[in-house]
Amino acid sequence: MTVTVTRTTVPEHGIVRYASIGGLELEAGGYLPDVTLAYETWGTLNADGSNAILIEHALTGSTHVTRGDSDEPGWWEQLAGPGAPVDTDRFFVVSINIVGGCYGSTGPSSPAPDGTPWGSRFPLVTLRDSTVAEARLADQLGIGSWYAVLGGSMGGARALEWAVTYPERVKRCAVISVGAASTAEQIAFAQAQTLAIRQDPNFNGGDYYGGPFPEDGLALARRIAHITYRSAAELEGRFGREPQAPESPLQADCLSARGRYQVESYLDHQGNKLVQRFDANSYIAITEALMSHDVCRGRGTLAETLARSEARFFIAAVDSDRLYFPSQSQELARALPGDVDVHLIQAPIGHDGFLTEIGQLGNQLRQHLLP
Ligand SMILES: CC(=O)SCCNC(=O)CCNC(=O)[C@H](O)C(C)(C)COP(=O)(O)OP(=O)(O)OC[C@H]1O[C@@H](n2cnc3c(N)ncnc32)[C@H](O)[C@@H]1OP(=O)(O)O
Ligand SMILES: N[C@@H](CCO)C(=O)O
Repeated sequence: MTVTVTRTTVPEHGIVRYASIGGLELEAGGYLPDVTLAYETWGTLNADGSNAILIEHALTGSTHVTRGDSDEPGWWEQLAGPGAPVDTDRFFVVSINIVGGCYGSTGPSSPAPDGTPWGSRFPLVTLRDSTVAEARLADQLGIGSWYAVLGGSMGGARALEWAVTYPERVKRCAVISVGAASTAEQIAFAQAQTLAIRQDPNFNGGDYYGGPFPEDGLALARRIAHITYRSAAELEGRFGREPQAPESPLQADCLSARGRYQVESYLDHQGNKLVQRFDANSYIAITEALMSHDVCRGRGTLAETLARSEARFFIAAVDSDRLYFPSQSQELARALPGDVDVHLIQAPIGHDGFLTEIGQLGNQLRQHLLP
């Protein structure tokens, strides 16, 4: 359940369902009572529950992977659907909004036990906590083990956490565009983003619901993030040094009147777009959950940790990704038992290639999902 805030927190597209999964003791020490998980499903679960696939969304994604019975295209529209690599005629596909999110699951804008939004009181939730919550939803849906769990970026980190936390419940695991742990640089980029929000004068320590929304901070956070999602070559080829006509970056009698370069206008657009669809506290909560990503925490070396899993792994990376380097995927693959290749998605775009280069990814993934 969510409360009304200055931004919509529940998507109006898709057929979103809600499940109460009870209270959650959190890894970092907090407690979330009465957790709700929002989810969508496509296809039909077979009698023995053996055809279920979990698709985990990335940082600002929602449960809406593909359109299904709705009119709204999803964020992996070409990857999942009837006849697609994740074939909803064959598989029962589930996608769950992460705890802390703003697409229907319990998050900072949800009511705390006193009936007012959690806001600044929302506890630190790790990716591992979310996995525990999702396992309870799987129980409710009658899914003992997943045919596959897959995702890109934070979705891939969530998939990896599933395979190691519940070895007996994951038969195949696709970890795309993410490594075994958030690196120092990834944490550094993330901190700049969360600080941009926290330093917005409207943020009010996180208790801004009912008042002005910290949109400048959230938009700045998205700009920083978006630069890391694209490659230098893509930005150069697409925008170069072109001005955003009719604005002129080099004609101004004072700094505040300076016109923008195209790339600045593009980033402004990306920032403004996110502000229309995402809650600032959720952005912080989920970003900090991603900072916590370390599949080895409390489990030993990477090889020892991965040896717990019983899954067959599919590892992929975008060759031009400057946020989640292919070398991090290679490190993950090397530590897995057996010979596991890294499928390189060849695309100049950078990290976001896992969302845009569906042709390549789909062909590779289809093979992995064969019986
Ligand atoms: C309710 C929901 O939306 S659910 C959640 C959906 N989103 C997700 O799941 C998150 C994952 N998706 C994404 O991050 C992105 O959508 C991606 C990676 C798939 C695609 O990235 P995009 O940013 O859309 O593509 P791209 O970089 O080409 O940007 C296109 C936009 O930039 C705009 N743009 C391009 N050049 C300029 C410029 N010079 N100045 C201003 N805007 C510009 C385009 O007009 C276009 O605008 P639009 O998206 O409003 O139509
Ligand atoms: N652009 C994507 C990728 C993040 O890894 C998102 O916003 O979720």
